[in-house]
Amino acid sequence: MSDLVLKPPPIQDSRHKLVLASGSAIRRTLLENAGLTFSVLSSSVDEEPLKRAGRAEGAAPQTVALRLAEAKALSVSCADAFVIGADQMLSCKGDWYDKPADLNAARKQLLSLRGQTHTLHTAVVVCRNGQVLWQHVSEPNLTMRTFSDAFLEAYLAEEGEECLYSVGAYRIEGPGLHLFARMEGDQTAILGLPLLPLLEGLREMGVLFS
Ligand SMILES: Nc1nc2c(ncn2[C@@H]2O[C@H](COP(=O)(O)OP(=O)(O)OP(=O)(O)O)[C@@H](O)[C@H]2O)c(=O)[nH]1
Repeated sequence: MSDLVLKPPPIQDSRHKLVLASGSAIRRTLLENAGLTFSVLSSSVDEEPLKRAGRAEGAAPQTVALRLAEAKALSVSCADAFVIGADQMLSCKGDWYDKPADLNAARKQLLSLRGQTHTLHTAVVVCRNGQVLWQHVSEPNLTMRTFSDAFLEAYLAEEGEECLYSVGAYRIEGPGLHLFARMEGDQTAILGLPLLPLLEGLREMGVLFS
């Protein structure tokens, strides 16, 4: 009599469709590595007007990040699906930073962050049928070394255009780690998707089993 091999229970309720409304490769990787089944539908939200409006009204960066994450999730139409939207803002001494346009902008940005502590305001929102069901913001603080100009040039030569896809002009899972003296906070939040809070939220919504 062959031993009956019982299929292990799933971690995700397959009756619910899960969508990631993001073009971010690392966000997709984080969900894949967590073993989730989902589809990717990039949002077409123009972030600039929302950022400008938030700045003009004196909103906090975390508030703007939440608005952007919500706008991205709501911009994707997929009936009954649980849609994840995320956004990350970087602030340092009251200044806000965006993904650098080119390597010169990356150099300038890193020189202004050198030796300073900056905050990544990382928001994630889950929407369904046009309603916000859940939201969260993580705000890790990262302190850069007072690296030399020569180091910075070596870093930019090594990292190249890869650093242009990240709000801080670095990838902590790559050469960007060498920029830092200290990091406080959840590593997945630094990467762009606060995973433990999101998984808990998906369990609360019944998308994942507890
Ligand atoms: N690989 C990597 N990406 C990072 C890191 N820190 C921040 N990022 C990325 O920086 C980007 C921040 O820009 P956002 O506007 O939030 O997102 P996006 O890349 O434009 O993608 P969308 O969700 O489609 O808007 C995200 O893709 C983050 O994943 C890091 O250390 N490593």
